[in-house]
Amino acid sequence: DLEALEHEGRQYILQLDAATSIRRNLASKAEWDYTSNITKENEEKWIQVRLDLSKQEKQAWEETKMYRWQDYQDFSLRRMFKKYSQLGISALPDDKYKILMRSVSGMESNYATAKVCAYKNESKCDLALEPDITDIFAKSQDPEELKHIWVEWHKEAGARARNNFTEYVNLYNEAAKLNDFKDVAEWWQSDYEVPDFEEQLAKIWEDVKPLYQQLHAYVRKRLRDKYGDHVVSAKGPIPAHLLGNMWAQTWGNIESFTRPYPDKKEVDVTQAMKEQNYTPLKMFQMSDEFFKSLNLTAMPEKFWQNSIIEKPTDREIVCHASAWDFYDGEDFRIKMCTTVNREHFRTVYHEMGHVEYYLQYKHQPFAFRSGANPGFHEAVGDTIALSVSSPKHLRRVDLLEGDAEDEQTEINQLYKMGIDKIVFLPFAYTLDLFRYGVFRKTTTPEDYNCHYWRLREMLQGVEPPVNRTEEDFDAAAKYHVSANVEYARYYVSFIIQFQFHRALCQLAGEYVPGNLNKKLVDCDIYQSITAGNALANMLKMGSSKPWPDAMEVLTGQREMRADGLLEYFRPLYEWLKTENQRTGEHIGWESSRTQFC
Ligand SMILES: C=C(C[SeH])C(=O)N1CCC[C@H]1C(=O)O
Ligand SMILES: [Zn+2]
Repeated sequence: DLEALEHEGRQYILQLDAATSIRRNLASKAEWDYTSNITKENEEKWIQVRLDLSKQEKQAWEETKMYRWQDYQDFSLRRMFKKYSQLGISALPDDKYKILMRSVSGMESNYATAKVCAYKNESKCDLALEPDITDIFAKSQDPEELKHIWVEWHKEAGARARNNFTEYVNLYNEAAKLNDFKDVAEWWQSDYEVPDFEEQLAKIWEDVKPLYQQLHAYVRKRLRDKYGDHVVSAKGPIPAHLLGNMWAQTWGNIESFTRPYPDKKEVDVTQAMKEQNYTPLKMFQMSDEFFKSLNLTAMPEKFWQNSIIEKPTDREIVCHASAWDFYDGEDFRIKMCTTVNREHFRTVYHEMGHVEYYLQYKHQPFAFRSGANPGFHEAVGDTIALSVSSPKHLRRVDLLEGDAEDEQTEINQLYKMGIDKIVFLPFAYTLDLFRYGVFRKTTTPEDYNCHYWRLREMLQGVEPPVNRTEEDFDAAAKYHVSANVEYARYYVSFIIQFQFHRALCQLAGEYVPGNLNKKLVDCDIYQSITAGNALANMLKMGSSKPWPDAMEVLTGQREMRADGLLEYFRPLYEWLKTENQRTGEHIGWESSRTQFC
């Protein structure tokens, strides 16, 4: 009878789940060994482990087909079977599987080891993305130097990846079809378990766009004031190399000369950290302390033993920050080439947020040890970091001295948060709209670069510093395109983190709507056990339920909505509209594109 069959199915899937976590522990170790010591030998070892794994997964997948799990009564059991009924890229035959693995590891190692020559010093050609190129983009205010580094990086890390990328697209799409998806775009979107995911992304962009356009117009004016109108036009897109970041995805590094009230003291956390002899380890210990103050789980012993938190000097590694779950309940790591500055201070919280999620759901079966959706995983650390970057918290930890807020410092603070959080949204939206088009073949290799820049101009209002052709492939100059990491997760994260932050601040008694002494911008949930327990209750669920159930546990909402972000930045939006009217600045941008695709 059905009862007995369901019991049999439960026995089967639980043993499969235990076996899978052991297999994935081996795969994670092989991938860790490769990405923390990039050699041909370690690449081959990693590919061999993945190949063995895919054989075992294929066999298990055949077995699951013998169970009529769709008829089971138990929701969780059905959900586990559903996860195991999707084989993934292991559905490819061995030879194609290997080629796909090699095309991705080829792009990723190219990105991780790419070097460029210094400006006006052709003999110094060992500049790496971290820390050298990142430092130049954070500090240089010489448009010619920034242009040189931008062009060289996009040649080394972007153009050189074009052939591997084209091969990856074809094989990855083949794997998608073997998993009953039309293409990879549909496969990626299936992780969000809603039928209208792309429409939701578009709706959120419509809600945020007016705020972004006001901020874009203000920044363009301040850059034109500084560099002159032969470098920055009055009505066109902003040249992408002047925004303090290689991909113009966050503009925090140009705050010092663009903030609304320059005579107000600058909140320079980097300077304070350097003066207080901060080390990467101290940054990690401070972050761990914040999580413990919320009654969340401390980083375990193996975390401090096995993590790599500084760039080694004796080998090449993938420096892009990452957090690792080894699926054995005790081995969790971060790999990061940490430098002591504001951006990395935030990244430490971001990465430790991933590990906290791993720790909170480690009791779940393997099948449910992931975020409620990929955006949740990216939002945990950033939500905590919203409290950390409040002036109140920075004063608490002696990274900011001086008086409480007045209206002008509050606008400066919201501006500082806005050039990180608001400007990121059109960038993130572009990256996966571009790749959806590539996987759907509406963007073909002949149009890769033209379509990429058409989207970046249309959504972000930025343009390349020099003309681009199809000899280039600028999308791959961004880590996630070269490393095959889906990016809509960050777009989702930058929206829902404000819904999470607002809920946590209310629980902590730090935010009371309408009460001018309990403003959202001043909220710091540090040491709030109430807020921490509510967050933990959501994180413990992992992916055992659809994400609206998880979001409801913490926020009472069941939808991803821009209302949290718009409420947080409302005072800045009002100020920007007034300021742009005062200066008569053109809102939006006209196309400056010479060629059309
Ligand atoms: C820090 C990570 C590792 Se999950 C990252 O890739 N982030 C964090 C925010 C956006 C995105 C990026 O750097 O592009
Ligand atoms: Zn992340």
